[in-house]
This record gives sequence, C-alpha cells and structure tokens, in this order.
Amino acid sequence: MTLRIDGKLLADEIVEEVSKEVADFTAKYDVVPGLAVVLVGADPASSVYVRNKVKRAVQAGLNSIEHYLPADVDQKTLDDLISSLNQDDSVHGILVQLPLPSHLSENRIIEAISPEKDVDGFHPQNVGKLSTGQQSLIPCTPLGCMIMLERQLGDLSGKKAVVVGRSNIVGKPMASLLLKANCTVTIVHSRTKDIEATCAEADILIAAVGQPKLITESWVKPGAVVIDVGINAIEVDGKRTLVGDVDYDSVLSKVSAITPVPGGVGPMTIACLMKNTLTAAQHQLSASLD
Ligand SMILES: NC(=O)C1=CN([C@@H]2O[C@H](COP(=O)(O)OP(=O)(O)OC[C@H]3O[C@@H](n4cnc5c(N)ncnc54)[C@H](OP(=O)(O)O)[C@@H]3O)[C@@H](O)[C@H]2O)C=CC1
Ligand SMILES: Nc1nc(=O)c2c([nH]1)NC[C@@H]1CN(c3ccc(C(=O)N[C@@H](CCC(=O)O)C(=O)O)cc3)C=[N+]21
Repeated sequence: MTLRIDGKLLADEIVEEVSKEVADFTAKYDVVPGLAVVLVGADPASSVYVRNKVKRAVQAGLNSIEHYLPADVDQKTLDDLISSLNQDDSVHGILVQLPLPSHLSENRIIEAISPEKDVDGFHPQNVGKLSTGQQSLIPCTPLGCMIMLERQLGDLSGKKAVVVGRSNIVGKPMASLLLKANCTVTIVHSRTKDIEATCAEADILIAAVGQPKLITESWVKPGAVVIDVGINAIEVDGKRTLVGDVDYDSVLSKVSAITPVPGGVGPMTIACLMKNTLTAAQHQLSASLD
C-alpha cells in the first residue's frame, strides 16, 4: 500500500511544537520572536505564500512583519530596508521573497542579510557551514523534505538518493543534507543524459524542477520514496490547479510513499520557516546574554 505523506498534518504538528517553545522563550526572555518578510512586486503566487506564512506565524506565536515594495523599487531602498531590519532587535528572522525583479541583484541582497537572521539559509556563510557539516540555519524546503524522509524511513544511511534540479534554494541544499545523512547522492538537471534511467535507480527521489508532471511511472524504482517539491499552476478545464513535478496518479501504485501537491512539501516549508525563526531568536538571545 502506498503511503501519502501528509505534509499539512506534519506541518500542524511542527507549528504546535514551535508554539510551545515560543511560549517558553517568551516567558524566559520577555521577547516575542519576530519574522520580517520582504516582498517586491505583486506576484499572485507570492501573495498566497505570504498569507500562509502570516497565518502560521500567528499560530506559532511569532510576530510577523511584512514589507511590500513596488516592483520598480531601486537597489538602494532595498539595501537600506535590509540594513534597518538587521539592526532591529525585534526582528530575529528576515526573508526576502525570491525571485527578485531582474534589475535587482539577488546575491547582493542575500549577502546583505545578517547570517544570524537569515532564516532562509541562503547567505554564503550558512551555505558554507551546511556544506562543511557545521551547525547553521538550513533552507526551509530541504529541511522540510528531510523531516518527512526521516519520519518515513528512519535512518537514511546507504540509500541511493537522486535530486532532480540544482537550484541554490532547493536542489543543492537538498543534496548537502542527504549527503550529511549518509545517502549516496546524485544530482540531475536539464543537461543530464539519460535522466530517466538515473532516477529509476533511486531509493529516494526528490523532484525540484518546476515542470508539471515531468516524472512518470517509468522514472521511478518500485518501492521508492518520492518527494515532490514542484509547485506548478496549470489550467485544467479553465480552472487554475496546482500540480507537482511528479505525475502523482501515474507513479502512485509503484512507489512506497509520496508527497502530494498541494498539501506536501509546501506546508512543511512554512512550518520550517517558523522553526528557523525560533532557532535564530534562541541563538541571538543566548549570544547576547553570554
Ligand atoms: N514546495 C515548496 O516549498 C517550494 C517549491 N518550489 C517549487 O519547486 C520547483 C523548483 O524550484 P526551484 O529549484 O526554485 O527552480 P529553478 O527553476 O531555480 O531550478 C529548476 C532546476 O530544474 C532543472 N530542470 C528544469 N527543467 C528540467 C528538465 N526538463 N529535466 C531536468 N531538469 C530540469 C534546472 O536545470 P538547469 O540548472 O540545468 O537549468 C534547474 O536546476 C518549482 O516548481 C517551484 O515552484 C520552490 C521552492 C519551495
Ligand atoms: N526567499 C524565498 N524563500 C522561499 O522559501 C521561497 C521563495 N523565496 N520564493 C518562492 C518559493 C515557493 N515557496 C513556497 C512555499 C510554500 C508553499 C505552500 O504552502 N504551498 C501550499 C499551497 C498554497 C496554495 O494554495 O497556493 C501547498 O503546497 O499545499 C508554496 C510555495 C517558497 N519559496
């Protein structure tokens, strides 16, 4: 029987745990952990994401601050906002929604965020720490995927893991985490030859491509665990529908467990953002009390 890994339910549990720890934290330090989200422009998919984040922040007992900037904002204004958030003691986590409009430098903004407040884990200092096995803030989506995998499989040692996609926000950090968990890791991408055969050897298959239903039955090994990161909006009978990078119905009877879209990795990403904000606040407060 194939298991549908319920990301929504697991995310509810994580946010509940975080809310208890936030209550302890607030009682101890008299500080409410704060998460600042910066949005440039008005992309409709981003507004859904931000709405979900705000809802979860309230559930977790975090203070959520949103900064909406127009799509034509200049680099200096954004730099100045990041700098003021870095200095603001009521802000423990900063997230700048990506991608940014092309006239802005993503690298410059990511590097401007104080690494201690970088709850996305995208700053080169956090990326470097993750790849050298040091403690750091871990990108929310891969962290959410690891929690689901470990719940499902326990110890991941020796498993063959294939990550489809090599972006800085999902594919690469996902591969780092799987390697840290002692998997044998392969990353495949748009230039990979015979991608289907490589995927079909995976005990763990992570799809982070951005291509609706790219992965079908012939790409998966019988009994594999499939994590579908993809969130693609397509039109079905004139209605906007969300689908993953995996053709869920086609692979369902072949795999041992799979995450649905929606209700899989997405809610876990947001739950992990809450977790990272608490972790960041804990580190900032304990460091400042040392
Ligand atoms: N659930 C969640 O919380 C999140 C979901 N997402 C979703 O995950 C998906 C991936 O996001 P992201 O990593 O940012 O995307 P990017 O577009 O940054 O990266 C996509 C990767 O997939 C590869 N790729 C594209 N087409 C193919 C193909 N036909 N065959 C093989 N590889 C291919 C690209 O290869 P190359 O490098 O060679 O171009 C690239 O490495 C999207 O659907 C996004 O919406 C993203 C973040 C969070
Ligand atoms: N700096 C930055 N960090 C990110 O983590 C980041 C980002 N930028 N840019 C965009 C992508 C995308 N992303 C999603 C997270 C959750 C859902 C999510 O909760 N999805 C719900 C459905 C939401 C709906 O109904 O539309 C689900 O899958 O069930 C979606 C998308 C984070 N990203």
